[in-house]
Amino acid sequence: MEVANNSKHSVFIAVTEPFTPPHRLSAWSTLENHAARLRTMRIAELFEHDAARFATLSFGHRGLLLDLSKQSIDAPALAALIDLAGQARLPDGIEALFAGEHLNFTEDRAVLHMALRGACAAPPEDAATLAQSQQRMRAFTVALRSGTMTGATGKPIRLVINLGIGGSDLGPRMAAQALVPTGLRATPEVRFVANIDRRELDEALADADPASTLFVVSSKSFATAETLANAQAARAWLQAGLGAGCDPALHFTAVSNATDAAAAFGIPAERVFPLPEWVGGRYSVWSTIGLPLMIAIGASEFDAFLAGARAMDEHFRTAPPDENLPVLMGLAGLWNTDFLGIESLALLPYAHGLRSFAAWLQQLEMESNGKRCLRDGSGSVIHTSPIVWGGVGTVGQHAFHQLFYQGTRRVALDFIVPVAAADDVSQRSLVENAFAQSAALMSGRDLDTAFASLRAKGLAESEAAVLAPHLVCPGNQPSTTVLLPALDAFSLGQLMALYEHKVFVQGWIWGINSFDQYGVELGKEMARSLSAGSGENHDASTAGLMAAAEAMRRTPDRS
Ligand SMILES: O=P(O)(O)OC[C@H]1O[C@](O)(CO)[C@@H](O)[C@@H]1O
Repeated sequence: MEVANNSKHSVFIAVTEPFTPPHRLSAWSTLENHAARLRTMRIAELFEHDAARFATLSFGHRGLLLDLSKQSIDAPALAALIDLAGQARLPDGIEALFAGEHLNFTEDRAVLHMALRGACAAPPEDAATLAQSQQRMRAFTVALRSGTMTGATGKPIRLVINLGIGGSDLGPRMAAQALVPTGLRATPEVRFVANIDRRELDEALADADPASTLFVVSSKSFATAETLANAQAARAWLQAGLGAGCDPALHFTAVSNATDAAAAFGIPAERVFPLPEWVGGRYSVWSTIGLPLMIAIGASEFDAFLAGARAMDEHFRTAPPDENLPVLMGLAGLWNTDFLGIESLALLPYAHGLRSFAAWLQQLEMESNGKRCLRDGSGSVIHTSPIVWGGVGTVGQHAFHQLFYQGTRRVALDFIVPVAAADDVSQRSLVENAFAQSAALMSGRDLDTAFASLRAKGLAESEAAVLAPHLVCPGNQPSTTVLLPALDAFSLGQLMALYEHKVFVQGWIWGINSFDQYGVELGKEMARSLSAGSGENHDASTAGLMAAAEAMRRTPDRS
């Protein structure tokens, strides 16, 4: 691809430039041969053939370690994947991304969240506004954290509630949970409300004092139904709690680039923090959408968070493919999806602080790559984004890990493991548990071993024969382990940027636009049409459900 500076015609470039779907590239058939060979081999066997596998399939970057040695892959297959990336012109894609080419060609936008972390230039026409809004965000944070910002009654603000959804919630919420020190409440405390279900807002307000509460309405578009409904409910709560004569506007700020819509709601322009159009919602935590995070952790920790991501950006842009962590991670995921037929990716962070990591990644991966239309308008004949889900270790070990052990599916697993300092006993136990799980899920337990363990417990031969098959665990579940030195701002920034770029690598090779979300837009249109009461235009099931719900509202029949 020829890299054009902020081309205004990238739709045409994307459509007319030669594009070959990945399954037509010659590396694809080579990979199919490798897959036929590797599908018959267990991961544990791969270690028998290559004792140095951990050393050759583990990759480091600034203290972070990415271990791919427990994937069903070997060096020749990985080399073929790297060939595939070359044939798909991934290096051109990376260069185009950082150069501000309009890779989001369906919306004619650049994709430059890396500019927010200082890893590349913002478009010159936006640079001054960007610097100004970042500066204002810092000043606002300092005023809030120092207790000098007061509400309408003169009381200092002690509680900040972020009202946002999707990318305007998941990133800041996840990162704040991860980085606000254990046992300490941030000053002011920061809470997050996303759901239009009033219960979430009510919970956040349960012990709140209107006079010392500030709402951040985080909505790039200032048009998202859930966020606006919560903002209106918050305003009503403030009006009732502050009393006559007090201006609720002093208890609101907005992060949005729809300043007119924010002003119409009652938030004046000087209390609105804009963000550039080239920052997509799911990539926006680095922008002013990160305001609640900055308030929770302070500006210098936020800088460390940006620095971690910037370090990963620089690595992604410059490291050769066979040392490049996002490239390798992306290729390993593509291998699982398209060559091993694995449909889901379970995220297993071994840290309570990362309890919302899977939710953040779900949006990042599934909203970015849950698509089928290729750059040339044709439909993908291979699978794209896996189904991403997960939950924290060790909690999941006592619940859904059962399916990994004895279910009928192969599931790809990502263990995210902060190691922490030597004297951190509880973290040591988490680390050991993570390693035990990935090892047991790789090796499994065969029938002979199950039999032997039952005999050793003193069971009669006939009893052991009945029970042993129920103890068999096939193992061979492929996993990636990411080790972080600690769950700190730098490492979290690195980790999130690693996943962002992984998603780019996969989307680029699959040939889809990872940066639009026309699918979710269809759901929004349907919701608008339902709430406008046009049920008669819907399918018979939906019309029936609407009628049943209406009848239930009037007279619930519990007989
Ligand atoms: O910040 P906004 O405009 O309220 O959008 C919130 C979220 O809604 C979406 O547009 C999808 O509905 C996401 O992409 C975005 O992160």
